[in-house]
Amino acid sequence: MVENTPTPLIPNNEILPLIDLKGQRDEVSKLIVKACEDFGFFKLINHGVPMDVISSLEEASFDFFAKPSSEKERASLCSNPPYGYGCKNIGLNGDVGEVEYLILDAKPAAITTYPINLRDAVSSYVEAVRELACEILDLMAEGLGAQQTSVFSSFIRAVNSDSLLRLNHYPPLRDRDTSPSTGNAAAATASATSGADGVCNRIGFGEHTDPQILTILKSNGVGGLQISVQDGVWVPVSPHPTAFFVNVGDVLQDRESTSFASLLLLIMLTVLKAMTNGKFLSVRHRAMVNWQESRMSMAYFASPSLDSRISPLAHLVTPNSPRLYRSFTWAEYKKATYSGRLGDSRLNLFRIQPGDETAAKQ
Ligand SMILES: O=C(O)CCC(=O)C(=O)O
Ligand SMILES: [Fe+2]
Repeated sequence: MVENTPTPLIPNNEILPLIDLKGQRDEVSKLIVKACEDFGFFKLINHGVPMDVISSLEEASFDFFAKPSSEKERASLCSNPPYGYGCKNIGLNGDVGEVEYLILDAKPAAITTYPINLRDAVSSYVEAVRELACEILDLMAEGLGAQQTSVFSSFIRAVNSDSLLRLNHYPPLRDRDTSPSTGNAAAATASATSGADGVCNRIGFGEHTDPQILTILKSNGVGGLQISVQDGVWVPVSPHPTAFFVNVGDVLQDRESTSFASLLLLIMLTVLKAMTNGKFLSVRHRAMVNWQESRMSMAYFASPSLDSRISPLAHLVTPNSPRLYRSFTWAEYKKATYSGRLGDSRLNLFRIQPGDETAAKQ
């Protein structure tokens, strides 16, 4: 049984930054840094990832999740944890949600057991989104005044980068049996509490931060994602109304408007918090279930290789901004992530304690 979290909600997401990647480079890099400092989160448009690459993966993912459970489980039998298909159980430590998911290694050669349309779609998508992730990371480095602009993106470009792709499918609650005779009270309550956009008060993917360097997340335009801007206050992330209009031609209106929603990329950062010595925030977020529509989210998690050592950029550590986290390898951080619960704050495990001179110098 998934518990609801009764927390205050800000009714719209106008406060969330929307950044146009085609803007003037200096300006874009400043906006990105500001968004990462203020929210750890922004939406990005005009990013250059081809539409057909996005829609092919979305279609292939829907096809995959429409298969019988036995087939989905069989397809991922050769995968080692955390890769493969999962339903409701998130991680290994008792977290559950109203979601089914598929976790894939972002190295295309690693996904040989999946249907061919999914494999092809994943490899084109990953290639395009990795380039985008590198571009964003270079802009961040520029905005932070780093001497080497590839200081972050070189982690992702490494051949043995541990990046992964996670496909999350949230079936609509109304598809469940709600007849009074079988008495599905939970679904009936969810129907009663859903808003005009169909998002209801049932948790699909519980509150957490993403452990990797940066997440590029794309949803199919159905609401559900929420981010926490202050402790306990949640902001729903819905498609930006103006952006929707900008890209809509009269003839293609319906098709294009749905696709455009998928072009809002949501960037979330955690390890960058350590690399920026706490200057960037890592955003807490969660996904709610929709009452009427299937929601799909496709999250690319840009990660370093397992042996990469994470430490802050030297110029961000100053007498006024002393070092916050000891250095750690991505393998150490990943282990801490998988041994905890979804909502745990893992970066604190690496926080330098007062008087710990050795850690502060590592
Ligand atoms: O489905 C979403 O919008 C969020 C998914 C998510 O946070 C994740 O996969 O880490
Ligand atoms: Fe997440």
